[in-house]
Amino acid sequence: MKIIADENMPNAEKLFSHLGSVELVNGRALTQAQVKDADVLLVRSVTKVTRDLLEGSQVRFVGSATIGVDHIDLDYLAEAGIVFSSAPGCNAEAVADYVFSGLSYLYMTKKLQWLDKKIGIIGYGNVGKTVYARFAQMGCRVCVYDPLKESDTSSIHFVSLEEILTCDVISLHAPLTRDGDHPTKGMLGEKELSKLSAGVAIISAGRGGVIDEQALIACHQRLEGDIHLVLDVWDKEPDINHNVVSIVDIATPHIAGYSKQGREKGTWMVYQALCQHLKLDIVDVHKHDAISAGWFSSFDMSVEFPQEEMLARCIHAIYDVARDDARLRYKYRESKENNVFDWLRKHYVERDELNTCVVSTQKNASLNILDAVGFSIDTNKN
Ligand SMILES: NC(=O)C1=CN([C@@H]2O[C@H](COP(=O)(O)OP(=O)(O)OC[C@H]3O[C@@H](n4cnc5c(N)ncnc54)[C@H](O)[C@@H]3O)[C@@H](O)[C@H]2O)C=CC1
Ligand SMILES: O=C(O)C(=O)[C@H](O)COP(=O)(O)O
Repeated sequence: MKIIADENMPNAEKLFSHLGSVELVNGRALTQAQVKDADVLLVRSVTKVTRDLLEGSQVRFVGSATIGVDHIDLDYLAEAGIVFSSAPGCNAEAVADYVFSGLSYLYMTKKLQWLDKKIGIIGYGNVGKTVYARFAQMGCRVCVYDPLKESDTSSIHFVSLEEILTCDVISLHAPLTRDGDHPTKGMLGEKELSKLSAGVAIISAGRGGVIDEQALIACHQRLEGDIHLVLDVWDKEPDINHNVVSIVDIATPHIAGYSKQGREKGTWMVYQALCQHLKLDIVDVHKHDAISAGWFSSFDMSVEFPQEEMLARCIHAIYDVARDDARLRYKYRESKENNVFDWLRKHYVERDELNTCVVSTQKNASLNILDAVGFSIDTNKN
């Protein structure tokens, strides 16, 4: 069996080579000729899996080690009888870590106090739910807009998009869609952004294209720069608009989901799906070999700080978004690489999820909030 896998899929050879020959490829540049005699195609979000790519090939299984599936022509795969599997939720914790690292950055650099502010989340899927749960457990005032989920009768505070636009912090976690009753392409356009008030913070870690970038620049001008922007995803990746980069606080190259564990979970989920498709037991590889532990297994928070500062210091000990922003700006300024965006992603400096690290502290109130934001907690030390 021939398996073609994106070279940026961690552990691909380790997991799949007992099933067949594994060839690693540049996913963005993948051609029809390369996949023609493959049986299995394993991709990440940069490969457009369409009729043009697969027609005439012998591919029978496509796996995407990602949450988003906007790069996959699902209708074509169904029509062609090609089995498809993705990795729902694999990096939801990583994206949530990114959101709180971004907010912590805004606190440390601009004194943005967000714990007592009104928080709005767009999209209540695996990521939106994780982010919502963290804010809710911290006692924040949090609401969510998701027209496809609002009939779920639960304790979740669903609101209209208009209400989300009145929030102090808005975190975007909707997929990129162009069809249906609630397409998200350009959903935050001129009309919506004109409703934002000065001082608002927007975190965009879903898909580029959900925010209209020209409208965002206009909004930034209208608010005379009094808006906080943390952007991980961009319209027209990998060719990002540097006029947008220049107005944002944090600019990162679509890496919100790039925790070591999140990326490994993506490969692991696709591996399990392929084994199931092939009716094979998962005998050769075990989960604990496929998903790494963190670099820092624990630390003790011994000094007392105001809550947002305490959170920022702990979160940034594990992951500080500023490092990814600095790297992006430096590389675009200094590098001779043709494709800086993809280079940054391919050479990403590994980071762990907050949950890989056990925090201990004498303060009960701090423990609760550190638990809420995603750390593991050592209760024995209290
Ligand atoms: N920046 C990054 O590295 C990453 C980005 N993503 C992106 O984040 C998106 C969300 O991830 P998940 O929560 O795991 O996906 P999911 O599929 O579990 O949930 C998406 C949610 O968005 C909702 N939604 C659909 N249209 C909407 C609209 N018009 N307004 C508001 N909500 C709407 C859906 O009802 C669903 O509840 C993914 O589709 C992917 O594109 C995911 C992982 C990493
Ligand atoms: O899971 C998703 O959806 C994502 O956006 C991925 O984390 C993006 O990573 P790549 O698939 O582009 O490497």
